[in-house]
Amino acid sequence: VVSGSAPAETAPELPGWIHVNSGKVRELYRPAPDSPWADQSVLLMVATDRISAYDHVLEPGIPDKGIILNQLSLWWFNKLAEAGIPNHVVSTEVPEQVAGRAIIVQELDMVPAEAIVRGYLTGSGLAEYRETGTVTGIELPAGLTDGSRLPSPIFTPSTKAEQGDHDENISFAQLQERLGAACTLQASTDGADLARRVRELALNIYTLAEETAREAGVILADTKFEFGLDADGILVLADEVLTPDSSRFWPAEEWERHVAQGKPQPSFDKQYVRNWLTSEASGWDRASGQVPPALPSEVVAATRERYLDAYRRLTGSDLQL
Ligand SMILES: CCOC(=O)Cn1cc(-c2ncnc(N)c2C#N)cn1
Repeated sequence: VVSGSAPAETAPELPGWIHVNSGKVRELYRPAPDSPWADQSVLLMVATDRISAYDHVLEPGIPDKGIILNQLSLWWFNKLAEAGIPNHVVSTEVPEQVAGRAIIVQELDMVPAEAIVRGYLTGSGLAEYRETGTVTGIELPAGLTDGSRLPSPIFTPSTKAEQGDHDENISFAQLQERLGAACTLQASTDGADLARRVRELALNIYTLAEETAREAGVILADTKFEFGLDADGILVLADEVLTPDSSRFWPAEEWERHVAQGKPQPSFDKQYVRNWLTSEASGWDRASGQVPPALPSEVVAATRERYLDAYRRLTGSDLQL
């Protein structure tokens, strides 16, 4: 079983699949030569139960986190497909060791950048705004604070940093240059035009998702998309979408009060973890660079419940786990 505590270097062996890459909380595989998928351009993406906070992968994992987030991502892929947004999902018929937490996806020519859309100001966007009054070169009105809703959503791309490094926010012009120079993308693709297509698609998807979330009483503050080009040069939505790992979700009912009080917004899913890690009880000194202590079972249980709660509120349905 894919547990949360399996360190990345011991990704589970899966019959018919060969491990190719470990992310903080996900694993990627390609088909084995003897697999029925061998002659197809597909990959298997697995969502583990690992949880990351303050740039550390924490122990233990959160039971079923990977299943809940994978099912939420699939729900969004289907909803967006109904709105005409193509995605990379090929099949959910995956090895039983990763049932519910993995998808088989079409192998794409990945756009080498994170397509980030922000409807609210916080995190690295707020830090940049406080320095320069802009975010990735986009002018914003004066007087905004942590959690402020932006006049309209903004596209603020970043680089895809190597393991352990931080993604770096880049301007739209820099993105156009990077995509123009990206040798991995199809020669026929004009980088400046591709950047415009990525921005338009990312903003459209965010707007759809933000409205859906808000109807469920959840604020989608910002989110990170990844896109790839298929063999016909179509821009396809890839990676995971609109999960608490790729997005900031806030409970709508508390947002106004926290902004008014100048308080940071509570994370829908990681607030219990953050509160405990930064409390005396954990004995952890974040500034020390030490590895954080293991989470107590009640924090693990409460966090699992928050993931289930997010799934129920956003999709309006329950998950049978
Ligand atoms: C181990 C965790 O890292 C990743 O999964 C990121 N990643 C995605 C790809 C990818 N590559 C080709 N086609 C795709 N459809 C995808 C997707 N999604 C590669 N790395």
